[in-house]
Amino acid sequence: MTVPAPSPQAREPLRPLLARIWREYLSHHKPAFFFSMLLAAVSGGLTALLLKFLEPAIDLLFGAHKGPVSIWGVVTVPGNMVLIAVPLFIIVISVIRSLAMAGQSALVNRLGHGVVGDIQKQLFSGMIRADLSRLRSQHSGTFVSSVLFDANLVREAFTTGIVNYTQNILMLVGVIVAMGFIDLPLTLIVLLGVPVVSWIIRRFGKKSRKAAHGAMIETEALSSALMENLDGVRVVKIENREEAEEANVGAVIDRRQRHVIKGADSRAFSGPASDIVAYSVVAAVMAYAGWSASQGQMTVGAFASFIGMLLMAGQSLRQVTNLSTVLSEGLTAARRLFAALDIEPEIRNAADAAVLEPGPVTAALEHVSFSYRTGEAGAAPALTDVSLHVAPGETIALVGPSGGGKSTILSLLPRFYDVTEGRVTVNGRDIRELSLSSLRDQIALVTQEPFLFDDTIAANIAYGRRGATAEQIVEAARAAAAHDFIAALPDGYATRVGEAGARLSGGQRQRIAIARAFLKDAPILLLDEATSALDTESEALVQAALDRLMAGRATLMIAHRLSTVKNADRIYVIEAGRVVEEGTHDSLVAQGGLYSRLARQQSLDVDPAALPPLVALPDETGA
Ligand SMILES: Nc1ncnc2c1ncn2[C@@H]1O[C@H](COP(=O)(O)OP(=O)(O)OP(=O)(O)O)[C@@H](O)[C@H]1O
Repeated sequence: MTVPAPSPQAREPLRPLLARIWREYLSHHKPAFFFSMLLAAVSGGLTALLLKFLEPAIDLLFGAHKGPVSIWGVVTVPGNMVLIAVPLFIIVISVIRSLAMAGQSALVNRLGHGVVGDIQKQLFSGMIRADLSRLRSQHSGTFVSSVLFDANLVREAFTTGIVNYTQNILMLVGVIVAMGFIDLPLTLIVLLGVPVVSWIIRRFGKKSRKAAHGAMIETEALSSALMENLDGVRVVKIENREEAEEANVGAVIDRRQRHVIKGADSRAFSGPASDIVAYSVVAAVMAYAGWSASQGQMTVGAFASFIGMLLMAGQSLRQVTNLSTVLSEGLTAARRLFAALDIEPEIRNAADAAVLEPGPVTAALEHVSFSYRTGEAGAAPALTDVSLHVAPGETIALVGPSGGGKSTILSLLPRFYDVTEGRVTVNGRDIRELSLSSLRDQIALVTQEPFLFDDTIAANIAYGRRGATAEQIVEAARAAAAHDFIAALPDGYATRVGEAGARLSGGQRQRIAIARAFLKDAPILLLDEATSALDTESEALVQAALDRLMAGRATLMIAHRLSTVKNADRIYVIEAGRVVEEGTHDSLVAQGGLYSRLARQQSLDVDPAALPPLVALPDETGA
């Protein structure tokens, strides 16, 4: 998944971003969200109440009471019950407060992880539907890091973060109001510290945003490096590059760590920085309160309660400062996620797309030109004015030097890419007018290195045909000459293939892929060097299976070994993106052009006298 890093200049304004997070993720969980806010408010309010209660509690406990006493004019307690009533009240309130806090945490966790799940599903669905050109242009590690890390940062910020933020802000407001009731001038002194703290919050927020951005880029690099090393582990081993790779990945880890530490530092320093302000305020309050008490204007209870509240306010402020860095990390992650999610695939169904009905198909490329990098000046087109066609029951072969454009031609039929000029048709209709799924339903693809999923052999064969019966799967495997080796496996068709088909030989994997194509029974068959990775024995088996598969279908095959294309109905010789020769094996050999030279290089049955002098192909010499 492309996660383009937003440049600091091109930042989306905050408000629409927050609105979108609300709309797309949180608004689906409104009741849970608001209830957790309510619980946050309750626990915040009760904390303020507990602290406010310190004032009468201390005054009552330290005073001598003969008659009944009134607490805030709300309850009246007999003098001899004060010692029981005060602690009891504290216990009851703190139990309710703790229940509210626990309920809030439980709700927020559910909410948060629900949001992560939603984001991860969206990201995956964006990836699996993305244009091939986009997926090819980025490393899969980028996608992995987005799904695993960015989504969690958004959760932390927008569920835990927002609810805790609200809770602490409410607590702050509650405590400040309560303080105001105890002593207004003292509270005003306290409020002088607020602008200083908000400056600290902003300053550290900026730092942590920068660190979060850097950490995300390096997390992406780390995922890419890990995946690359796993994919290329054989090359690493054979070239003895373990140490070099350790150093490379180590460097990425170090860079990432530096950013993570910077972010953690800004979190770690922002709290103590606000503490300094908070304790300076406490000191000022102490001085004022001492003076006020000496004037007989403040009781011990009021003073203790005020200091308790002040410390609580300091703690909440510290939390708010910390949360602001969590929020800024979440915002950075959300920006990247949205940038990735907002890319619409270019290859999609037309509004009035028609359905391609099953049945025999004639496919054609009509004056097709194609460039992988449209819009890039000077980029050479991969195909120029290519026309070819294949009718039901026919086999056409694409041959020619490497890089000529053969695979590109095959990619255009299932609309992995759209042509730049000309058109690709099936039964005379431009494929862009057909629904993608109905088009792809009619095409089977067998590649040089077939991809098998980490699932059972049966599931791999049935991958393209949901609901296939066991009999149909076995029948397809028989046709693909795969049944015998599958049946000989300890678990037969239920054998798990292992990651990327690692537990099967190349020929066996290829025959499973052919069985998959048999089962799909599509009228168009694309063979991309389906036998070239095999040894002679496997090739004979696979070739026989392919011959059976090709019968009656419109087949386009790419082959480097010309022996496999001798029987094709037409051979197209592709060089530098153009069809340079076209005909049957015999007619092309007789023409004495590129094909005949290739044939001679491959020692095919060609009369040397009929050939022009051998000219080295630029491609083969590497010139
Ligand atoms: N995803 C891609 N993005 C950009 N350019 C590409 C891409 N795939 C192929 N090309 C370029 O398009 C041209 C044709 O490549 P293509 O793979 O179709 O050739 P080919 O004839 O199949 O080669 P080979 O026989 O080696 O498989 C080459 O110049 C190649 O570099």
